[in-house]
Amino acid sequence: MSGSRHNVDHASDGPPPDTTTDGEQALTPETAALSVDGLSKTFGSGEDKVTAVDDVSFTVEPGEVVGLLGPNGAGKTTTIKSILGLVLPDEGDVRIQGVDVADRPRRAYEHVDAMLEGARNDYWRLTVRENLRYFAAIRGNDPDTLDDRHTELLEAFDIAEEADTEVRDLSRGMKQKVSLASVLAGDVSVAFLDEPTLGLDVESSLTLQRELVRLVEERELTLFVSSHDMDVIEAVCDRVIIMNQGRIVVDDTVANLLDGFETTGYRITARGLDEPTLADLQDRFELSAVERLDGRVRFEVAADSATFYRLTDALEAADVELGGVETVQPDLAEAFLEVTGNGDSLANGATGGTDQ
Ligand SMILES: Nc1ncnc2c1ncn2[C@@H]1O[C@H](COP(=O)(O)OP(=O)(O)OP(=O)(O)O)[C@@H](O)[C@H]1O
Repeated sequence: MSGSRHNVDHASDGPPPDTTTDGEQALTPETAALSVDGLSKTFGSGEDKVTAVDDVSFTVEPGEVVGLLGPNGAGKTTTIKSILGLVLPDEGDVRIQGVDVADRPRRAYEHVDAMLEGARNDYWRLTVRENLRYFAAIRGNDPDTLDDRHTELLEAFDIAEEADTEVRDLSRGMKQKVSLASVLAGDVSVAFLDEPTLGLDVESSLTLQRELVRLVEERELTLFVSSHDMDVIEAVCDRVIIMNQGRIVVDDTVANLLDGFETTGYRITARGLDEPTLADLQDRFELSAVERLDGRVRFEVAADSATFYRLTDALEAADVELGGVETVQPDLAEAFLEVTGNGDSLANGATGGTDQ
């Protein structure tokens, strides 16, 4: 078991949930959209042995949008491929909508689809709409009943005008959109999107982010999104799982993760700050990014509000004039760097007390 299951895993708590009542209820591997328990995968042997995934566990609620982040080689793809049955894990249980993927794979993957590594095997000689119909059909849906949905998807992703164009004649970005639309073309309730915005321009990426959010709400879709693009994760995901070296180092809501940093940083510009006073401050507070400007010193300080006031008192006592104070609000990209650079301490700090 991973030590970082902060969010929704109440699998071992008490009796089975009453699924007929609304509101908060315990999530179990049976009621979760996705449950991963003790997943491990090692490649190679001897000196070449690589532990790609090391005892990873998490649970995803129906309708939840989870972002999977991690530096290169963290184990994200291996985790997703293990969930999808494309890699055979050494250990661990995976259930999708309560069905064990090892025991009943056909049933487990019935409503699951995926776009891996930013691409998908769309049929380049078929038109855009034919691809959507094809992928709906192999999901077991009658494509004739899904015409409206397909039109809506094509409009949402801004490719309606290309509906009758063969995919091979489209630009890379358009192909990417077709891939995504074809994942959502059938009756899918759990979708895995690996780098969904890869190769898209900024505008297309924003359209796609907005439409994903809308589709998730409309269809109660459970989405698992892996991306190096933090803006996408921040815009689309409720929750983020950060992996490093095969393990989960953070599993929390995006809001909580960012809250863990809130007001922890100030950027201060001071006039009349001499070197001995600066040295004294450096001894007493966590200063960083110190810049000596023309007659001024600018620095950042990691501080809660009480520490911040002690610092400003110290500046006042030394007759230093405050030229400016800004709070430093980290975004997900900064949070991610902190977490993966300094895994354990931040994983605890940023997620502490957030168990639900
Ligand atoms: N088929 C394989 N054979 C040997 N080693 C592998 C294989 N697949 C993955 N690995 C290794 O397992 C580790 C995790 O790789 P994985 O691709 O899961 O990471 P990732 O987080 O998806 O990385 P990236 O962001 O670069 O795609 C890496 O060290 C990788 O080299």
